Amino acid sequence: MSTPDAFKVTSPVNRLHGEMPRIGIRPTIDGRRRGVRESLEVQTMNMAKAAAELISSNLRYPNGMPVECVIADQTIGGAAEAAMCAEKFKNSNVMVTLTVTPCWCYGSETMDMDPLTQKAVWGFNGTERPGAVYLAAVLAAHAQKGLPAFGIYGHDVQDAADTTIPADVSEKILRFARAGIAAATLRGKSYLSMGSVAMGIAGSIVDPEFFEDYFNMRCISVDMSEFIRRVNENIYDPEEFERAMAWIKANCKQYEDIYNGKDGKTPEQQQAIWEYVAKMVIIARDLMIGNPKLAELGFGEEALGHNAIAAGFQGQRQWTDHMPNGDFMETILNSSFDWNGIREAFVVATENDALNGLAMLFGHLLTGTASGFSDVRTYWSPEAVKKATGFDLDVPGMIHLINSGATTMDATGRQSADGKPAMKPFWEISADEAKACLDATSWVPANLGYFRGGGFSSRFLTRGGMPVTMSRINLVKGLGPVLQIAEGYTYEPPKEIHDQLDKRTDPGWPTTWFVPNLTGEGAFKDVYSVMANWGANHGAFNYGHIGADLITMAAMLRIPVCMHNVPEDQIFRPNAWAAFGMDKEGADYRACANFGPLYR
Ligand SMILES: C[C@H](O)[C@@H](O)[C@@H](O)C(=O)CO
Ligand SMILES: [Mn+2]
Repeated sequence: MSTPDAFKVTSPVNRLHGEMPRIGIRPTIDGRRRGVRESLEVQTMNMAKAAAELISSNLRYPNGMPVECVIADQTIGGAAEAAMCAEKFKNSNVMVTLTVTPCWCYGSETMDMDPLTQKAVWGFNGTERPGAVYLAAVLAAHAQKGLPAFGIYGHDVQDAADTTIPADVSEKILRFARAGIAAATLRGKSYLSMGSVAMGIAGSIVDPEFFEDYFNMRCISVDMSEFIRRVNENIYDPEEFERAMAWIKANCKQYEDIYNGKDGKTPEQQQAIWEYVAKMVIIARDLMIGNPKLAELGFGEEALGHNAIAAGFQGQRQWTDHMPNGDFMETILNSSFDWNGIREAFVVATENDALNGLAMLFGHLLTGTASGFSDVRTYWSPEAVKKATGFDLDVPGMIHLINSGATTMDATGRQSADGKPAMKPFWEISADEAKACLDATSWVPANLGYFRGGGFSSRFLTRGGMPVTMSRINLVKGLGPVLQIAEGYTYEPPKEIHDQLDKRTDPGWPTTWFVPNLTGEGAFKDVYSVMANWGANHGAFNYGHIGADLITMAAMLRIPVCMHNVPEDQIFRPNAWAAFGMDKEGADYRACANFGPLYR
């Protein structure tokens, strides 16, 4: 896989400290010499090489680089060779391990005993050698020792000489690897609160113990007055600021003042606000990941940043009652492009709702794409739509996702994949597509009733027909975190319907109409039930049906999934989960509680 050009521009993960996690491949073997081991060496090592090739040619880190694998120097026949492998992996930042074997090996003597790695075992389904017998034995050892591991075993018997990886096996290896890398990338990084609790929103009461125990992340808090200090003392790159202003002039169309009319800010005030919000973008990014330019300007401490892989901005109300709001800052940072070019999207949660920020971060790390943030505002039944507009809705109801001014511009749906609207990882986005997202967005002077300090909110309507997955984490006292997931699609109602509903809601904010996939049962009985079961005022969304990946990642982090509509045949959790009962969702709760958070 070649290095994407876009990688050359700023990438948050790239500027964070700590090497990217690698996947270690462990070829285990029957240790008996004088025939057995020798006859298996080549086949075993070839399985390892094939798995590494599969992973590196299909998966990328969110910074665009191919996921790297490290293979043990030699096959592992017992404890000494397992230790040699562990040593190599420790020196290579391996955080995810895949053990592969076509044969019988000695379970607890060869297994990965590191309590912090994510583990899977692929046992070749042949019959000449007992690979599947080893798989069963070693998975039992993992369960017995409290080290959950994913079991991978092909559905159909392969010939001993067959070196291909069957489709069902490759799907599982890739799901495990994607989720494992995402879960490992969080470790050692920070969540940065810019401000504190917004308007009493519980998701923005950041609980450091939760971040530490479940993710090995550090919570940092910076008062919003830091923005004022950096603006007043010119602690930002002045050249970048000039570039930003020229780009805004060329690309950001200002919309009429629909909220304030003649009582709005004057053109001179609005120009000053544009300059301020441009600086806010630069400063928030510098707070998150630092900026070497600041060191050249004599600001060595500020140049370092806070190693934040995700952040949130309180905004309301102490800031927005007096200062320009954070909508422009959040939209730009959460998009895959700005005046520096096409680049990895940042994760910045509106209203410092860190629990929604985590869902955005999961989605971003799993896909490399930009994550959307929205208020879960209104459920519109077909009957209510008919009453409000006189028109018939041709979907079973829809949920109005709308944010108080900010959502990634990638969610305009102006990028495309196979000729259909899409939100792509930055390395696949063309300059024309970035421009189309900007052209589909206009900037509305903020409603001064809500935002006395003004600001500019992004206004767009998401194109219909994109598969998306909505998700969110909630914290429940006595239970801990739970994840909710709803796969569905974006919908673009006929103009007559959208215009009327939008007008009576918040026409200056970005709208995504979401229709969940229904199963006819429980929380997915109908669209109303999805909205009624949502655990808080916000939801994150990502392009694609990524529910299965989220479920795998949540199991790795011991976060039970309280609500999902993912088809059962896609659900992939560690094997030990089967020991907690036959109802998959209840078993998930019991297994997560039993094994507990990884870093406590
Ligand atoms: C302007 C309002 O305060 C909004 O910000 C509010 O509806 C929310 O977004 C609550 O999450
Ligand atoms: Mn909100």
